Amino acid sequence: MNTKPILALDFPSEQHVFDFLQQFNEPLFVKIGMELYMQEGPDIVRKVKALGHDIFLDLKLHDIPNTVGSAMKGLAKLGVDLVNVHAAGGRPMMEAALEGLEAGTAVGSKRAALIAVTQLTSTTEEQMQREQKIALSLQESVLHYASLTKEAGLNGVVCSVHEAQAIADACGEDFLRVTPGIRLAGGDTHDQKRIATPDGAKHDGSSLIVVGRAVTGAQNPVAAYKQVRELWEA
Ligand SMILES: O=c1ccn([C@@H]2O[C@H](COP(=O)(O)O)[C@@H](O)[C@H]2O)c(=O)[nH]1
Repeated sequence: MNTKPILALDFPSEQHVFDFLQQFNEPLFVKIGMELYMQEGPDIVRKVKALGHDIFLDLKLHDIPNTVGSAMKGLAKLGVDLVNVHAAGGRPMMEAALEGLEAGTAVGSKRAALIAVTQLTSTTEEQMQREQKIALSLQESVLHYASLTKEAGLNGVVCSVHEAQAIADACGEDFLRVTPGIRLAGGDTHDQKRIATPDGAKHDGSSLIVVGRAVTGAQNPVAAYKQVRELWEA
């Protein structure tokens, strides 16, 4: 899998995306999430893919197994590289997602890697315990979801950098740890709670990093992306 930093295209319209992407003269690994997909629908995926970029379709499916399996079968037809569900949906839901993804992948095409969100990087331990009534540490909860995800046969998880190494130790190096919440040193943390720098992520066991506003909100996005990439690849 492409290991470039995954750039989150959290924009309100197709035009914003194209204006942003035309600044870059190279194929990127980009993430299309709910904001853009809800505005533009599956066509935005086809159009960004046609520009030659690899795509993480970050829709975080979470519903009953039958619904998620069918939805994943449809998403598979878009030919993206990485897709996800919420691990909190449970093992049968994750297994259905995998079945749907396999069933929807065209013969001769590579199936997208399927990963599951553990605890969002915007969640603190205190908030998780109080709101979700989970009587574990955040690290234990994330590790539990990672093990469940592995048992369901998926390829990895979304977690913060803080849990990445423990997941690699428990689930194996090949099990993906995709980590959002990436910020350049001293940058605005926005709504993220479990954050790390690109070099911290590399050092602490991330397989792939996801970076959005630190690049999209920078005065010079190309320079900010270059800085993230250099720190990640150093
Ligand atoms: O736990 C999660 C899961 C997904 N995300 C997504 O990643 C990006 C992060 O954007 P930033 O601007 O770098 O904060 C965003 O699209 C989220 O939906 C996450 O942050 N945490």
